[in-house]
Amino acid sequence: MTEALLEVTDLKKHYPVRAGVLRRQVGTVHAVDGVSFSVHTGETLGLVGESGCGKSTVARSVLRLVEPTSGQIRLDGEDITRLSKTALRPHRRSMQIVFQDPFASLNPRMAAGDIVGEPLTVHGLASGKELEARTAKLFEQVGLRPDQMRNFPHQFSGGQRQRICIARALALGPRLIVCDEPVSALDVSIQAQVINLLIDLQKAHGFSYLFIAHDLAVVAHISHRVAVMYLGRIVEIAGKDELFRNPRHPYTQALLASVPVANPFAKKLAPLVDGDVPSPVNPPSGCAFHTRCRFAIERCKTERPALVDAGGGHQVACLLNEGTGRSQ
Ligand SMILES: Nc1ncnc2c1ncn2[C@@H]1O[C@H](COP(=O)(O)OP(=O)(O)OP(=O)(O)O)[C@@H](O)[C@H]1O
Repeated sequence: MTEALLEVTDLKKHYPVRAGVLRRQVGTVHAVDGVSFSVHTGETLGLVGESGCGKSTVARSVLRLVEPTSGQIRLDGEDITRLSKTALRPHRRSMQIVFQDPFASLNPRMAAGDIVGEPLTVHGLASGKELEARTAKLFEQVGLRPDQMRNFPHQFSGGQRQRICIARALALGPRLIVCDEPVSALDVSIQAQVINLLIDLQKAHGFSYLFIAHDLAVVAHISHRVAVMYLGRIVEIAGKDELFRNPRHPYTQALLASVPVANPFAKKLAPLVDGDVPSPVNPPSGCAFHTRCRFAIERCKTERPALVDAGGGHQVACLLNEGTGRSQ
């Protein structure tokens, strides 16, 4: 395995919950509550979990768009967790993000070419004819025609708009691209085209993706490894095929069982999850999943399981997997 490009250790992001006219703090949202993972050069790590489990907060923390409460983020070996905005500037070129909604993330009053070329202008890397030529090349790289540079966002389809966002993310030659649900807002028929574009770009340029999605079929298609999040924590990480064939955490098993059609490896399992996701304001003690887990034992209510290697890089945070492995 190659060097880790991104190394996240025990990342926490807690938001205060305020109420009343005095805006007193009445609680804390444990949006991300001790998350550790790495992304290697040229690798795609899929981050999957239900809405509200903290995926976007991880993405934004990694890029320092929100300030982590604690933990460490290392990019290419350098600790960037507490760097000042100025010191962070060179690293910003190495890390880019593609958001879910391609329409919301594009300025409707700017021509597509100006949107894509803007990072080059802001960083003083190109102007005039060179800027135009580089922008045209970026358009071609994402399957758009250079003559579309003068068009405005509303003149593009949803898939094309996401291509504009990807071209903009490519402009500065990043090493890591964080994709936060990049195809969730697109028609299913268009999703595969955008995913395949991302895969082709990775093959050509060798960059790494932290790819966030709630859709397991999408994650399965693009990821080399997959991390499963539940209520602010990672409960399982493994190589894609290993995770889909041999899910060890009861939550992962339930997630896979809920999409048998999209997941060719899924075993037929009875519904394994009870009730709704608890609030991240007062997450359950011990294993956060114990309130919904059919296999929970008394210890799960009090002991927080660590993410431990179950063999071959397959990590799982489940007391029932200690030692022998399987939870059923
Ligand atoms: N700025 C904020 N202030 C307070 N709470 C927040 C803030 N941002 C996110 N949260 C809360 O943190 C938790 C995690 O949110 P986050 O958006 O990271 O989850 P997610 O898994 O990306 O969900 P989704 O797929 O719906 O975007 C949620 O309970 C959310 O309400």
